[in-house]
Order: sequence, then structure tokens, then C-alpha cells
Amino acid sequence: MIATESLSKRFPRVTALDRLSVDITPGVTGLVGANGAGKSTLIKILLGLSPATEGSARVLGLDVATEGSKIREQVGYMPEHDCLPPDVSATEFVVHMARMSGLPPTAARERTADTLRHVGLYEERYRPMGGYSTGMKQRVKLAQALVHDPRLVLLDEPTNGLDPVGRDEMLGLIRRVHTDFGISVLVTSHLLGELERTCDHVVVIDGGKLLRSSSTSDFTQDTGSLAVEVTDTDAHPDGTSALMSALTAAGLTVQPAGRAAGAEYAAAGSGHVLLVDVAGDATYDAVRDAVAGLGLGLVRMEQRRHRIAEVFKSADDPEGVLTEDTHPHDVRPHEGGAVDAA
Ligand SMILES: Nc1ncnc2c1ncn2[C@@H]1O[C@H](COP(=O)(O)OP(=O)(O)OP(=O)(O)O)[C@@H](O)[C@H]1O
Repeated sequence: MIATESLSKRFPRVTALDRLSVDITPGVTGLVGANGAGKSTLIKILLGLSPATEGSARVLGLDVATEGSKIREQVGYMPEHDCLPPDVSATEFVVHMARMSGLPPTAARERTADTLRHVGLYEERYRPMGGYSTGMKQRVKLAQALVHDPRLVLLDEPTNGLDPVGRDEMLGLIRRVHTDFGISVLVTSHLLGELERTCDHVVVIDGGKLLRSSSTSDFTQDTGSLAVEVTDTDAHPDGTSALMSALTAAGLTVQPAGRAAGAEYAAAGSGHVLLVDVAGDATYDAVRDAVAGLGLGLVRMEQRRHRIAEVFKSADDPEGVLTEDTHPHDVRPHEGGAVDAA
């Protein structure tokens, strides 16, 4: 779908992209990076709207340097910032965008009605967009990216400014763009956590450089842990502590869920859950044997994958820049892509 080769973009004071080589296959791909990491710059280059300083890129097999208009015929684009004229309705605007993409008048009207329905805009679509909520505006921006039935859409921070419910709805819509219509998606976000539920593949950039590119499951599969909960007995009034000692003595790495990143277990009021690092099938056997050896009752033993954000927080992103829910307008990029409070 998208391939870049040593792609660089230098502005007079900032290197926005630094020798980025990445291959993106069909499906839903997340492009994640802190504010100023170079996400929007990459999208503009991929659309053929901004020339690269060095390197090359192809989108759907087309060269961004020479075939920009052919790319834009087959690719939809949802820009990051508010760009909707306030005094026209969603229907008028999306029909206009469909006509700009070359659809004849009847097809443009039909596709507009279908697309606005798909994004969840019904009778509101006849009202001027100036009165829309942020969520409705984001839906119109998504609709205009889809109206000409592209093969690929590039969505720049589509959850910006949305509350948690609005974010979830938008992420669900994005997933359905691929599952219902077979359109591939490249979606940017400064939050890793929200992309892990939506994307098949995640590309992480920082300061214009590639930090990591892999399937969502690869991010977490080697780092799984096992949540284990046991009952207390007369012999072991604190069954959890007894099990923790036994598992540690057996050479396993164990921690109480509340102290680890297992906030969901702590929040459920259970101080009785242990998280055991999984090192193959032997871990399951060792837990079973330890529980049986102590005569405890096993309440649950479930595999729990680390969330991408946790993996990064501990490894590539010790400052937690990619995991904090910082609103983009509250930060200003430094040179090199680091962020700072405004
Ligand atoms: N036209 C421009 N002139 C000069 N510098 C620019 C220009 N466009 C972007 N930059 C700089 O390039 C870097 C990357 O910006 P870019 O907008 O691509 O980041 P981003 O990852 O999309 O972040 P955000 O979501 O905050 O826009 C930043 O340091 C930014 O200030």
C-alpha cells in the first residue's frame, strides 16, 4: 500500500522526517508518535502535496514525487484541523467534495447520502456545519474522505478533541471502514493505547525516525502475563502471599496485580490477584503445581496481554510521552520532536 525509502523532510530549523523507511500493507495501520513527531508531514508527502527533501515514497505503487494527482484520485484524506465552512450543510459540502473528486451529480448525491449515513449523520446533515459538535465535524471530515470510494484513506488524528465515548465511536467507525468496505486505513494518533484496539499494524515514529513497525499482536505477544487468583485456606490464611512465595521459589517472576500495571484487577477490589510473567507452557504447569501443592482453590488463571502503552512505557518511551493523554493544543514541539508544556 505504502512504501517509503530513506524519506527525509527538512525545514530550515527542524528535521521533520529523518531517513524513514517503512512498508505498510493493506489493513488498518496506526501511525503513532508524540506531537511534532512528523506524522502530518509524512501524510502530506504521501498525498504528493509536499515534496520530500530526500528519499522516495510510493503509495498504491505510484511515485509521490511525480504521480500525486493519480494518488489523490484513489486516496481519501481527513485533515487534522477544523476545515469545514460553517455556513454550508454537511450534505452540500460532501456533495461538493464528491464532485471535486470527479463523480457525476447523481452519483455524488447518492454516495453522499450513503456515506453520511455510514458515519452516523442523519437529519442533522441538512443543517449548517457551524452549529455542529466536534464529534459531528469529525464525522463529516471522515465522510468527505470516503465519498469517492477510495482504496486507501489517510486519517490525521481523527479522535482529536473527542471525549472518551466519542473516541470509541470514531475508532469503531474507522475499523468498519475496512471491514465493511475493504478500504485500507492509515490513522495517526499521539496515543498508543487507542490504536491498539483498532489497528492490525502499528508504526511508531519519534523525532521523524522510525522507532518500531510491527503487527499489533507482535507488540504484546512476548510480554504476556498470567493473572492468577486463589482462595485462602485454614492452613494458608493469606493464600496469595503463600502462592507468591512458592512461585518465586520456583523461579517465576511474580508481582501483585495492584502494584504492576494491572489496574483493572486492583480497581475490581481484588488484592488477591498475582501477575506471573509467562515463559512458555512450563509457567502454566508451575502455577498449577504450586496451587495444588499448597492445597489452595484456584479462582482464575487467565492470560493477560500487556497493553502496547505499557510495553512502551517501560522500554522505548520511559517518559510516557506516547501514553499520556495530552491534548495536542496543550503542547508545542521542540526541534527533534520532543514535547514541552506550552
Ligand atoms: N511548514 C513547516 N515549516 C516549518 N516546520 C514545520 C512545518 N510543518 C511541520 N513543521 C515541523 O516539523 C515537525 C513535525 O511536524 P508534524 O506536524 O509533521 O508533526 P505531527 O507528528 O503531525 O504532530 P502534530 O499532531 O502536533 O501535528 C514539527 O517540529 C513541526 O514544528
